[in-house]
Amino acid sequence: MSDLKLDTARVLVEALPYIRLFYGKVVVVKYGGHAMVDPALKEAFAQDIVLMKYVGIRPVIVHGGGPQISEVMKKMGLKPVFVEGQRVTDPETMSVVEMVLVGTVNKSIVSLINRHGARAVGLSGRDGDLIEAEKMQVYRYTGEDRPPEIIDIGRVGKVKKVNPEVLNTLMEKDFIPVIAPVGVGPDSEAYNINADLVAGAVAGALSAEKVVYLTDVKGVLDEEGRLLSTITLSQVEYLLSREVAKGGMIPKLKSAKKALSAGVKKAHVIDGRVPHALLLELFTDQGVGTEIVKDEGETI
Ligand SMILES: Nc1ncnc2c1ncn2[C@@H]1O[C@H](COP(=O)(O)OP(=O)(O)O)[C@@H](O)[C@H]1O
Ligand SMILES: CC(=O)N[C@@H](CCC(=O)OP(=O)(O)O)C(=O)O
Repeated sequence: MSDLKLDTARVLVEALPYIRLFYGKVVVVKYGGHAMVDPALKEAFAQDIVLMKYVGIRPVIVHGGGPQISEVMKKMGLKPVFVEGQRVTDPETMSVVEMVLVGTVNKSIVSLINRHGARAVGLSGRDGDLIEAEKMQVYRYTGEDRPPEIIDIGRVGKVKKVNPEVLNTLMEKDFIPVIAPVGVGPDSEAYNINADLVAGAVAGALSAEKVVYLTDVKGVLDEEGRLLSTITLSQVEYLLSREVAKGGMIPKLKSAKKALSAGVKKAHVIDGRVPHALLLELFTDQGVGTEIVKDEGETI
């Protein structure tokens, strides 16, 4: 027998314990806007999701689309503005956000997965009241002994509550839910929510086995830019408070913290630029990227 065939067999055998471990479990995958630009990587992503489904995992996708929203805004003569990593969202911007995320990005991911042989269904947080949102307040430090300044960034929300019934119904029938991060506010109005925050909240509400953030870096990096393979929640606190984690890494770590506190076993930040990063993380001994776990003995 050729070495190549034996290697293939070895790979499958290495995957076996993981397939057994994750059988029937929910894995929430955050698919970032930066990770979805290259056509070959998009194909590899869809293959990974379909393979996960066929070995008995229940994948749930939460997607972003920040770069795609900004591109359409610029074409329309609107200027994208961010405060603390959150897009300032006036009513006009909200229409573009919803149009791009729900109308374009969501549907293209659904088609991509369906073309690879599974059945995906696209939803936004407004469907089935899936994601109840409340307005996010952003504060700016104005100096010692002075009250922080409240900055109004418009229709930006945070997750108040996830109603996962619609997801459970879809998964019961073997559909893969694909969620756009738009929430519904108290008066039925739409809110723009960072997709990382939605992924962590959905994972928590589904008591997922894992939440995996696919992004455009190797994983979580330390002060010197070295990859941190495993970090605990106290290290997450350190990285946030010392501002080692900045910009787009902040909502990922905050979301991972919430997910683990809600009972999710592990969170992973992995490199979406690597083909089949998801399969490598889930089904190989060494994994890729950063895994985030609770501290030893912690029972939260
Ligand atoms: N400590 C850190 N480790 C890794 N990435 C970091 C860190 N601090 C900030 N970042 C930034 O976070 C970015 C990932 O977040 P983001 O741009 O929102 O990606 P996505 O669109 O995939 O969600 C990286 O490209 C990197 O510039
Ligand atoms: C409030 C807020 O900033 N929402 C994000 C939603 C999309 C997103 O999170 O996309 P990525 O994961 O690709 O960054 C935005 O408008 O860009």
